[in-house]
Amino acid sequence: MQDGILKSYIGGRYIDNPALPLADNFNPANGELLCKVQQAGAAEAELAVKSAEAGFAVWSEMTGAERGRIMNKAVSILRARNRELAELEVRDNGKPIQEAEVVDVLSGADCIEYFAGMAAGIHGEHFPLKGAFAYTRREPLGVCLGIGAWNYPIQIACWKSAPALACGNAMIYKPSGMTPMSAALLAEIYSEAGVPDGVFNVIQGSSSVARQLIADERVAKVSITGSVDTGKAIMKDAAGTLKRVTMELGGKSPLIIFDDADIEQAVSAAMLANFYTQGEICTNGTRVFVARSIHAAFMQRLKERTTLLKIGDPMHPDTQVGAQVSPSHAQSVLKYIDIGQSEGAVLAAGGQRVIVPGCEAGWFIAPTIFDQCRDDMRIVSEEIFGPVMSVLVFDDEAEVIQRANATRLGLAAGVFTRDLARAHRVVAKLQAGVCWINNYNITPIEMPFGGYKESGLGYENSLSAIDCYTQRKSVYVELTGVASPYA
Ligand SMILES: NC(=O)c1ccc[n+]([C@@H]2O[C@H](COP(=O)([O-])OP(=O)(O)OC[C@H]3O[C@@H](n4cnc5c(N)ncnc54)[C@H](O)[C@@H]3O)[C@@H](O)[C@H]2O)c1
Ligand SMILES: C[N+](C)(C)CC=O
Repeated sequence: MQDGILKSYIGGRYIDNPALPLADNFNPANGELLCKVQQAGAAEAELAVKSAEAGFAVWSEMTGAERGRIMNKAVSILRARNRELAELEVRDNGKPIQEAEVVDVLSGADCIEYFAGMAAGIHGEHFPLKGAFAYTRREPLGVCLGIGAWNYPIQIACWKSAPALACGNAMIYKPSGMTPMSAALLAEIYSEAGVPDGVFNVIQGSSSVARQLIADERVAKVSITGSVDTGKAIMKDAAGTLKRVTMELGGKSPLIIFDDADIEQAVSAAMLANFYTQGEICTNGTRVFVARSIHAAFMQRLKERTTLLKIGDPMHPDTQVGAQVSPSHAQSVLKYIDIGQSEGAVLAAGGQRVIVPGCEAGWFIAPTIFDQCRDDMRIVSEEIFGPVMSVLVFDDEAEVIQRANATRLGLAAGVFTRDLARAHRVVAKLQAGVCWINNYNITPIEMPFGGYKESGLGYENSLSAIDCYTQRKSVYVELTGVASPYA
């Protein structure tokens, strides 16, 4: 960034085009102008594709071990600069520093480290045949496009770029316009680590520049983290060139608490599943189903502990609930809180904007709990993406499974019970890509991450992501000659 203006990072350097329109980027906690961002257009998109093609030609010729060694240098730099990058993320997104310092950058670094270690082991298979054999080569796809959401900006950029680069691809990454800063620093760090120019490019701009890249036949794949509606629009656009797609989309996930659960643990999980990152997490367990016999005890502890949460300046080390990412997003969350009340849900905690001294321009929302919710309420069926929990009561296992699955979404689910047989029986029936037993929102890199139904397509993390960034070439090798039926 120069003179407060953030530009696209293409071919290993920032590309200046003073003719481009500028978008303001604010700190959501206090309204401070962080930078202006040059909104890339057709010329930058073209340059990004050409640079990525050139980067791909060099990177894909390296061995996996060579790529992994370079990626591991980026891991060291990320870890060494954790505090600085975490602070940047807090200013861009509004989340508490006590979260960003232990999750955002470090989980991104963990992901790069995991795939760096895997790069040398990406290979095909051998098939012995009669008088012949066959083998497969696992080849990179080429130029991949990554599109990010604003809630975990650097983590999402790492989750997409790490498997892509380990497999030998080049990437053009478009961060959300709301949180454009950390992806640019990630690009600088990859360059400093020795990733060749053009292998990881960051294009700054709106959905229109992303759409131009999706339409481009030289781009082999698009991986999007965003809302379901955006995923559907991208899938339509990607169909024009039959691009491969990975989609990490929205959720309205159930957290089921059975009558034998440890109530204190279940309350901890319900709070983490709704109030971490001020509720702006795709996997959040926003439909909390509680067994009728423990409902009163659960609600009592939930309310007591929720009122203790510290809402405040995200940069303060004690703050546990930061600012919503933008005024318009906060207003959408507050609208849902109004809808919940008009639908007849009982407001058990929160429900209002909180003015934080020193951060008066920020939009902070008190962690909100609705009790006595019904499945047909909009607050129960629509993704809010803010600190709003809906509590629902259930009577038996079959009923709660049916209600948990009664949605077009299927990103995640949680089950709390001391009965192991019940836990596995219920999880087997839940229509969700990621399930937790006696915990919530834990996403180790070793575990595939992806949604069922309209929550997604394909996987991030784990060995599964390698499949999403490679293609197999089957090679048949004749050893005994052509058996020709022709004269
Ligand atoms: N499943 C996951 O891993 C995951 C993680 C984080 C967020 N999310 C979801 O993301 C949503 C919140 O993030 P958001 O508001 O940034 O989402 P969004 O869908 O509005 O935007 C996501 C990205 O897509 C781009 N975009 C929007 N329309 C586009 C189009 N037609 N073509 C190409 N690009 C387009 C945006 O510029 C942005 O970079 C929530 O629904 C949340 O559940 C999912
Ligand atoms: C944070 N993350 C990407 C694991 C889940 C979605 O917000």
